[in-house]
Amino acid sequence: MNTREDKIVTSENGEENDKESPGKEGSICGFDSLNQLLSSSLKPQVYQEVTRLLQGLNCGKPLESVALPDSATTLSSNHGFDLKAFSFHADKELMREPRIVRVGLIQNSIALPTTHPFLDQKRALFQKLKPIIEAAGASGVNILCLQEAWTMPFGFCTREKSWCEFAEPVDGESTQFLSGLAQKYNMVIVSPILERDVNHGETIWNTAVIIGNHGNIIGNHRKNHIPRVGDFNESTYYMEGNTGHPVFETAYGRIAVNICYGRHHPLNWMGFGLNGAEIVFNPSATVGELSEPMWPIEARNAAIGNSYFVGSINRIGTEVFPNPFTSGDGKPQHTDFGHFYGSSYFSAPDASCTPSLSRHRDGLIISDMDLTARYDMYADMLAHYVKPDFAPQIITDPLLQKV
Ligand SMILES: NC(=O)NCCC(=O)O
Repeated sequence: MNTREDKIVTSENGEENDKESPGKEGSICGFDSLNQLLSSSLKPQVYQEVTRLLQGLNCGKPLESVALPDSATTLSSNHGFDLKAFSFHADKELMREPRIVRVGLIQNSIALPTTHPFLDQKRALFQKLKPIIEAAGASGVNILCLQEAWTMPFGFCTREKSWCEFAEPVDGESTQFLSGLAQKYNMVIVSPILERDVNHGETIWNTAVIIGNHGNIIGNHRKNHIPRVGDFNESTYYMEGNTGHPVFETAYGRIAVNICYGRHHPLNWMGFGLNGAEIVFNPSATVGELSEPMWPIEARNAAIGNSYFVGSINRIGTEVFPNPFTSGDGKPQHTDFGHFYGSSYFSAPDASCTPSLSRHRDGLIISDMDLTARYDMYADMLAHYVKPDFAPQIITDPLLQKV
């Protein structure tokens, strides 16, 4: 029988590749991303028009790239991860100074095959992430977000109990690891983990821990919407979160976390907006077959509709599990989830967005953004809507004849 190790080789940078097509697992027609496919395939003028339509314009111009310090680019070439940086501009206001914040998102594959001892897998992820986080620090990133359940493979497709071993208390090993880096780089870090609530019967949650720039824990948010679709059998492990739509006031701005599946729910996005979020992160784990056509739309729509910035992150790679599983959907048993397609990117309220990171390579994407004010009229509207005496606000044409 073929084992996972027979099929997968690990390259120098820890990325796992199929022996049959080294380096290209998860590419799109041999290109790293849709953006790269288009830029390589179209004449420059045509490409410019296509990106104007696909990515929008920021203050009437294509989004600008930002140069990063050598210390960051050296880390990226030595450790084999992509590094991209952009700047969203805003029209200058006469009465207020700009509030420019530098934000980073990290996408990555797992570091060791899922068959390795769990502690080794977790520690290898710490080692893999360290230089990427250091590159963010060296680039002056103020707020950094990691991917959903970043300390582990996304084993929730299997419905096996063993993956719960990766769960940690909010102040556990991963928070301690990141807390040192947050302090060192004066950087807020959003760390989505599998949480073990030790005070409540060791209940498991899908949680984002918000670590302040002094290494302190500001708070945590538990995933609001849990998928029950295809192989996403997450409710075997944890249920809908009980933390609402918290917004965390940090040294650099007000942030919130809409974990993965919550991105399909417009009111969920709105909840974070009504509480005053200026940046909402969407750390995710999703596969091409299920969601790729929606990926470039939902976060961008949320940014436009709620007047905040969105940072979308998806993990990369195909994670193969030791025991075949089924998901009650009639499909034959299998051992993997499909391909996690990365493609992390930022969206801005003015409808512009960055190009995405690769579909198959580890990466750090950075963007500068100017945080702007928001409005609160929908809070009143929603409060009114849920009252029993609510009557819809419909103004009828008096000339309409109703029988
Ligand atoms: N992790 C997670 O919630 N995945 C659900 C799949 C999707 O939302 O595309």
